[in-house]
Amino acid sequence: MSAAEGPLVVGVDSSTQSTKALVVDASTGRVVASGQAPHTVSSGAGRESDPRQWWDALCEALRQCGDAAHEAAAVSVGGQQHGLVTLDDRGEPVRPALLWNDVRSAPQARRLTEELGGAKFWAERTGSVPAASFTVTKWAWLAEHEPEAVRATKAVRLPHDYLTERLTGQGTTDRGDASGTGWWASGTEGYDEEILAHVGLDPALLPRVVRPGEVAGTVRDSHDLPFSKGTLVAPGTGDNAAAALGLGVRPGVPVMSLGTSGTVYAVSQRRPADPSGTVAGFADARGDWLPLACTLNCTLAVDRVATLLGLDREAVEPGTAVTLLPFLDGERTPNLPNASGLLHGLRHDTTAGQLLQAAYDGAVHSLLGALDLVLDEDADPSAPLLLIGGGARGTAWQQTVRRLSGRPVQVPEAKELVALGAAAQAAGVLTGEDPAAVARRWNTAAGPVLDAVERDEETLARIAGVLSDAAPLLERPTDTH
Ligand SMILES: Nc1ncnc2c1ncn2[C@@H]1O[C@H](COP(=O)(O)OP(=O)(O)O)[C@@H](O)[C@H]1O
Ligand SMILES: O=C(CO)[C@@H](O)[C@H](O)COP(=O)(O)O
Repeated sequence: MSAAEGPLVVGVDSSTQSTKALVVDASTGRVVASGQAPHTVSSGAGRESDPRQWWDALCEALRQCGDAAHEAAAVSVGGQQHGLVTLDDRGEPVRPALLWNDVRSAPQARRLTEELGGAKFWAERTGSVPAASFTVTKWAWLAEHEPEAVRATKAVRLPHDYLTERLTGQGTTDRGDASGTGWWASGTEGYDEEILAHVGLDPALLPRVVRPGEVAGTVRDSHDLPFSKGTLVAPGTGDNAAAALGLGVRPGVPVMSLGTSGTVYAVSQRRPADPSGTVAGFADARGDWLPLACTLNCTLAVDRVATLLGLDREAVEPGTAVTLLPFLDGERTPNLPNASGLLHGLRHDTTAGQLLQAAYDGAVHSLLGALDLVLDEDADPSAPLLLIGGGARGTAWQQTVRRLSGRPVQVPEAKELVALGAAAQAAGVLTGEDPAAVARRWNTAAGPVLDAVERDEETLARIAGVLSDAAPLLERPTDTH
């Protein structure tokens, strides 16, 4: 491998299923080394992970990168959004982190919305109506179910804050990830003392919000760290905001990410405030906004259906009249936290491949229903939809999105856009450049464009009809939730 042209930077993606690290040449965007290590998530009623696993996975991913990681001049961490990390007076986790896809706090989400002025108040104040994913609802759940854990908590962090703090020794976060907590006011860009007081959370337990482009700290002096002492640490951000940086998207360009979560989003210059709660009004990591809708059931749910059917994930067959709502984990978009999977229209001649196609259709329908809502009036309706995340590598995913969206679909060749976005942010703190401009210089969004095909309105209408007719069933809790 030829020598790097510029300084090396490291971008980290600590997402739900694994941590990935890339060592990138800041001049060219060439990936010099990469590593990946998995995490586990609890099953059953909740979704929890021990934050120490994320740190171990980060160290393992960097070990796989070899010496290049130690040569890096700057590093940045992107992480799964919303997770509630509670630390004690020694900086150790009080309990496992409550993750974004843990729906146990749905009653607290409903209650908080009602207690503090309703959906319109929350949308205007924080940009979002809190769903069970939001950190504020998890804190309220913890206060109700484990008050001793709340009493032992001396610091509250998000996943990317936790990892950044282990590198720098300082508690910091950024506006992108802070905007997914439910206690960050999007109008004033600061912590919302009224909301914090309402849920009994002392603002002194929260990290400092580092500005875009500001250095969060430097790697501290410790023998067991995977970087050299003094390496610059960028603010980091949530994984969706990091991917938006990694693609270098301009306002109005639609992105769909297919991973553990499914997301649709676009950068916007207008501060979002959707009182219906479908669109979360996140901040991006630069100074703009990132209206976004998120589903809880995406690649894992469809893979689970494939496994149940004994099929490879690509073994789909067309011509299905079956509707499968793959809400195996409850759902956030549409807001049905108690839902479970639902199958309708099964016949003697339905094939296993058609059932699998129905699972893809159900998962993509939820995301496309929100796509127009995240795009503001300036968005170009004919712009290709950028398809990213692990699922974007799959032909069945690509073809389902193409058929149900009726849009051209562009699949970037770069695989790890969250880690690349973090790397671009790290490069930005070194050179003073805008990270999105760095990513555009690196040409990270380049990839084949699949032409638009006629939108399959019949399938979309059939799924919408089943969703509406089955509403009472989908709102009813099942035994395991
Ligand atoms: N070639 C592929 N085709 C379809 N799906 C894939 C492929 N490779 C990986 N995946 C899916 O991608 C998912 C992981 O995506 P990723 O974006 O890394 O997730 P996360 O960031 O949520 O941890 C896995 O659940 C897997 O089902
Ligand atoms: O909750 C959201 C967005 O609001 C999720 O998108 C999480 O940020 C998890 O991301 P992945 O692990 O699926 O990438």
